[in-house]
Amino acid sequence: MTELLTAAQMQAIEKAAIDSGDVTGLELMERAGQGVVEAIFEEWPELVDPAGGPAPQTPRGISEQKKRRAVVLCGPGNNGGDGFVVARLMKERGWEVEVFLYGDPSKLPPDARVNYERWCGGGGNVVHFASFNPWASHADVFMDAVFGTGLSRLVEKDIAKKLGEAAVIERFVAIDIPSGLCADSGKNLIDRDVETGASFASPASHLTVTFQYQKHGHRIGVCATSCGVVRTVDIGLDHKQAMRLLGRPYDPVSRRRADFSAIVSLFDNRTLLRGFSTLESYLDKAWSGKNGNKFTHGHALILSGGPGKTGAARLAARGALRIGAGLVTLGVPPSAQMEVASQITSLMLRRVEGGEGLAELLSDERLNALCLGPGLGMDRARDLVPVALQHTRATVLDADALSGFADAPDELFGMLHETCVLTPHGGEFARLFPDISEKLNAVPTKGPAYSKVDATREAAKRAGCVVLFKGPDTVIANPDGRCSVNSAHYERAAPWLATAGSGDVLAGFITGLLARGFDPMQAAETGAWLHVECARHFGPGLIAEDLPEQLPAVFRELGI
Ligand SMILES: NC(=O)C1=CN([C@@H]2O[C@H](COP(=O)(O)OP(=O)(O)OC[C@H]3O[C@@H](n4cnc5c(N)ncnc54)[C@H](O)[C@@H]3O)[C@@H](O)[C@H]2O)[C@@H](O)CC1
Ligand SMILES: Nc1ncnc2c1ncn2[C@@H]1O[C@H](COP(=O)(O)OP(=O)(O)O)[C@@H](O)[C@H]1O
Ligand SMILES: [K+]
Repeated sequence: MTELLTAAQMQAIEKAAIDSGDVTGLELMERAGQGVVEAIFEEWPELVDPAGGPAPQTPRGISEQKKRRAVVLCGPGNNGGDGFVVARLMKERGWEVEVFLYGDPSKLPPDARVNYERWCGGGGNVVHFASFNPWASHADVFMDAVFGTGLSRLVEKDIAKKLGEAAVIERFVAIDIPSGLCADSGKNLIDRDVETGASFASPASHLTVTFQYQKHGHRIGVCATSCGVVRTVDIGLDHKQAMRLLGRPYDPVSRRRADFSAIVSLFDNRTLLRGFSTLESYLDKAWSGKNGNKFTHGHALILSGGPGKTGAARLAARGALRIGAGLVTLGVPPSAQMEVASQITSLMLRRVEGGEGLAELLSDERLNALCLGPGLGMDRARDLVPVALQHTRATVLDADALSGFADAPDELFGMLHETCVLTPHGGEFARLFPDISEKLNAVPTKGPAYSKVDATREAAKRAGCVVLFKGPDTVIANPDGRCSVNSAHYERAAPWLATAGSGDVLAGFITGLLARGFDPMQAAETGAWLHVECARHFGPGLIAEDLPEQLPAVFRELGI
């Protein structure tokens, strides 16, 4: 897994490494600057030659070599210090470098001050930021080292405006994080226009180079769509020590790190494959025909709504079946029986009129995973959800099963148990957790701002079960503190996943994995990750029906 840290966690690790005497702050800063320079040349190999190729022919026909040029925008903290290192290293490579400083050099923190002096001592010039005019400034690369993880107040709009304008023009590199964005929440911390109240566009870079660990902001909020490409460079901090410090001790018996953790993880294919070794063992046992039969693969029950509303449940059912549930039954009201029967083949169908009918069906203990919500209808949700929850089967609640309790969320929380998974999108989340949603959506006035990670964790604690808060930055939290982000950004971007019914398929994926015996957190994480993989596998033009059909190929590519 890949750890995502908060600014405070990163600062704590750096401080501990420095306090231990293993490394100095200056060395870390040097490595950070070095890492930025290397990342730039990896991203744009054409920049490696400092001469920059022949300049346009002069009137006499003699071509002149033109030097490459960098503009480095430094701020008042250690992020600015990184900028001075980069400026020096680029100059040493033969580049022409111009530095603008926002802030008073005499107030720079010690390491940044040393690098400021090294830059000046080497003949470098520093111009006040006020003189920076992005439109008059030509450069092959602009470096944004104005604010990093220490951003604590709203950024003046004049600075933000200039950064935004520079970013439009050339290769724009954010050091650590685009200045003005909060490393914890990924929110825009740029001052509003006092007259209109409008916020300024957040700064956007083509390349963001961060150090050792990505921060939450690189994967959530507007920041995740503003970093361009993110490169994480190693600055030599000891990983084991860092994890120990942050409360994820290594367990020598299980040879795994404790799961109870303040650390958020970025769900990735390594995590998935570890989880899938569980499923793989099922597959080995069952699909090779040794021990398994369809009942050992679990039996999922998806409750459908009435006539004209059955599509959502059918999508979920198809998802549950494709992901590996042995049997999937659709529970339909009698009025929709014909409609559903004419549409399905490998799925089974049972009549479920109301709560009593559901209770009777659930007397069959083999039904081990339930899904309620997609297309269910509010009244039917209010009727069926309490019965489903009384039977304490692994249960996914989505859509109407969440919105149906908008007037009485506590009533729902009182019934939930620890094998439930709630899968709200932003609107459903606001209906169930209005106070949390309000905090999340409030315009921030300082950093670090309350984040989607904070909100999902708080919601999971309150609900007492796993909450998966959807979006391109899907956050999944367990009441025990585990939390991960399923990020559909950068190389995993799949904006075409925002299509009607794709959430229903996700609910089905999770239900199918629960039927297979995944624990709720693992089912939610794995389902969400595969959901994005399916979207990426299909590409633009995707409709929800296509998603489950990608699973066989995605499994094959993963070697599962
Ligand atoms: N601590 C370390 O040893 C290392 C730090 N590194 C760099 O240091 C950065 C963190 O440095 P800092 O903690 O000094 O923080 P920053 O450099 O991000 O910014 C903090 C400074 O900006 C000021 N400030 C905050 N918000 C402001 C606003 N809205 N308007 C005007 N001024 C504002 C603060 O008063 C403070 O002076 C990281 O992002 C990274 O780039 C790297 O060099 C790696 C090593
Ligand atoms: N920009 C995006 N990139 C990737 N995934 C997205 C994006 N926007 C939404 N999604 C995903 O698409 C799905 C939409 O689900 P939902 O909002 O419940 O829609 P529906 O109710 O139509 O099924 C969720 O899994 C969500 O995480
Ligand atoms: K920055």
